[in-house]
Amino acid sequence: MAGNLLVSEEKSVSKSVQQMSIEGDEPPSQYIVNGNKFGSKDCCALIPISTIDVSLLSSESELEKLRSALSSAGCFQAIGHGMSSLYLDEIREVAKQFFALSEEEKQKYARAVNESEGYGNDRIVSDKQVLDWSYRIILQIFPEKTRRLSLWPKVPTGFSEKLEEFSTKVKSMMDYLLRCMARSLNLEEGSFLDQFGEESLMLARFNFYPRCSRPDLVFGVKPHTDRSVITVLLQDKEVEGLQVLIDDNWVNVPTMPDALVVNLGDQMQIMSNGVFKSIMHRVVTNTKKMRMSIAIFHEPDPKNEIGPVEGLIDESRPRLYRNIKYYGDINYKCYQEGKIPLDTVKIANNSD
Ligand SMILES: O=C(O)CCC(=O)C(=O)O
Ligand SMILES: [Fe+2]
Repeated sequence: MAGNLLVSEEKSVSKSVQQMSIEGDEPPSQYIVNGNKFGSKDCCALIPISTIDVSLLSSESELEKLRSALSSAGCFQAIGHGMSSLYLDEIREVAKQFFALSEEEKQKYARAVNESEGYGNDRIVSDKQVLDWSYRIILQIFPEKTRRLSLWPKVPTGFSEKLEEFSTKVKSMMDYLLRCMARSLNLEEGSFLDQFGEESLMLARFNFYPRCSRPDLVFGVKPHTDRSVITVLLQDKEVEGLQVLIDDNWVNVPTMPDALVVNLGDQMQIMSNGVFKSIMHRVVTNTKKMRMSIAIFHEPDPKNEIGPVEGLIDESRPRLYRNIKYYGDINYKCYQEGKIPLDTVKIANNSD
């Protein structure tokens, strides 16, 4: 879909997803997925998603399971991560309480026009954009000095403390996983982590998917890969909706109350020279139940140059990607233009 008309000024819709779901409206054309543009809505139940016990990753067999899951699918359900199900419920609860506030209250944290941080709906950047049936609050957590605390909800009380605590725990789990990933490929432990630099970015995205009268026509989130190196996702405890693309089949990621879903993003595919996969995923909605999720994204300091680890480049696996800085900006620009971001950093001729 090259040739999209780009608009510099953000556009608005006449009625928000929030209003439409309350009033039971059918999704208007801007939300409707035309034909096969994003692939089939069918979902295959037969391919299982790997479960990895993080506490066992010092063993060779669990490490091999990790390597295999990440090189075939790019995702897994993490258990044994040290966060109890009671604790994960508390995190879900503050998010739920925030979304249950009145619209007027939530609007106090509204994102500004042409910005992504804060509460709101899709930022509309192109006339041809298909909009997602969801709304969200996005908050940058690290580096600490970049926090825009005026956008951090004051209600429910404890939201900020819980978010800070949860993301710090998730960050140490991610750092540990990044070391394990390097070990699983017989690399120095810091091969991936050292590319993050002093000021790595961590962003939280609280997603809310209201009921939809025609889930067959829309997506909660359209198919995409994350721009991060690694994403950790706390899924809704009961309501499914996340699907991942494995071997050209859309596969449901089942809800597991104690598990955190780990998805690899584009920057890991670059750093691992294509050995580990950035997982394509999407979210479907339903007529009966709202769904919620909390995604934590971790990526290198954008000023840092990242690229394929030397130990993963050889004659049988030539360098697939060039070294780059500011991948987030590249990713966003491609998204606007309907291009696949990873394609733009790929080396066309693999002979060097
Ligand atoms: O809601 C989910 O399960 C996934 C959300 C997601 O993919 C994202 O926020 O990037
Ligand atoms: Fe995602």
